[in-house]
Amino acid sequence: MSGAELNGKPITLADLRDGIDAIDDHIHDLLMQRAELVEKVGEVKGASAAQAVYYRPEREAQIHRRIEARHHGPLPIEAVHRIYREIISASLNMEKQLTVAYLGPEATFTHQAAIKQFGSSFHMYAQPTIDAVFHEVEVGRVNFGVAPVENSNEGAVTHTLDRFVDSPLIVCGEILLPVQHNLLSRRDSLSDVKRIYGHRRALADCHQWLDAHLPHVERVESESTAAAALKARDEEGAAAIAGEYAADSMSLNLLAEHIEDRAGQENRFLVVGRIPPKPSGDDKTSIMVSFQDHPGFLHKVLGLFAERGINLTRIESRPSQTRTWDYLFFIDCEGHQDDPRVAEALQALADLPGVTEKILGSYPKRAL
Ligand SMILES: O=C(O)C(=O)C[C@]1(C(=O)O)C=C[C@@H](O)C=C1
Repeated sequence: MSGAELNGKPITLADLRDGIDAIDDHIHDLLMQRAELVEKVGEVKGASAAQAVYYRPEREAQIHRRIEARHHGPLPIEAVHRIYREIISASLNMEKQLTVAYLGPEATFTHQAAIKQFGSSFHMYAQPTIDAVFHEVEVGRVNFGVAPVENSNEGAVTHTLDRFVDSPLIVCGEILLPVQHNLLSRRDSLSDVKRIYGHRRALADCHQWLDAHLPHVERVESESTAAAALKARDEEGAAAIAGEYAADSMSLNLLAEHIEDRAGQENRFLVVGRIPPKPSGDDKTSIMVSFQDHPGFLHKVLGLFAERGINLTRIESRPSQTRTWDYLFFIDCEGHQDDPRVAEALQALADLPGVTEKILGSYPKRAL
């Protein structure tokens, strides 16, 4: 068997590990040098403003994009993003301890999304409802909130949009998470599974796989992914459909990965807060618009963006609950509200007779 060689001599495991030790020393020194610079950034921020802004999502997005653009080598870019996410999270924690409320319970996809956005150095608090997530931020008990907004397993999308109608909070970030369903259990064989728990949507997303692999096993709906995972942890012979994160946090075995019938689906979450992010160079703006219906009006609204070459990434209509918001549309467009073209379109929209416009926020497009 031929192994690795250097200058014609075989390299031993000990040689390779010596090389890794030397690199680890180097990485460690560089991490400390970076941390010293971040400490100084914290001091500059603290000295320069009465209300210092420590969390800078636009800067974080730029760091991730810059690293992705120069990326090469064997480690996958997703792994590199995760490492940088943790470096930045720990760095920010040296400047200021910040807090996040998310739609719980623990180990839901929303929890996973919050960790993807903020890393593990933030203090995170699970909330029972989307309303509670907003409320915690509104009363100032936490700095940020994370709630699902699109295609979520927790089925609460419209609550998040509706909650913006009367809230002073803004959108300051978006998080995308690939939908990945796994079968988790305390046991380690499919043949031991006597009952499968899952959220209604998760059971539906995986029904072909379940029909093919476990056709005779009872399926039981759970209130949330996390509730299903708890059943798998506590009930003999139970398995749950849940994310990887639930497997880690509840010490369950991954009996099968990627059991979803349709690949490539993503859940989208919003970060809500009070401090507007600055332009990052690749941003989105979310707005809420209401108007009294008359023929061709929506066409006119959309035309204001089209005329200026602004791409709309999403438009969602909601039945309004009050007279002011007769017909309610949630629109996401590309660009930051400080970009002249976007600013002009938003102004033209606000100037249309009978229109009420609320800018929900501009924020970096997902960077990881
Ligand atoms: O550049 C800043 O403003 C920093 O505080 C530094 C840093 C980083 O670690 O690079 C940390 C937190 C911010 O959210 C963005 C970036």
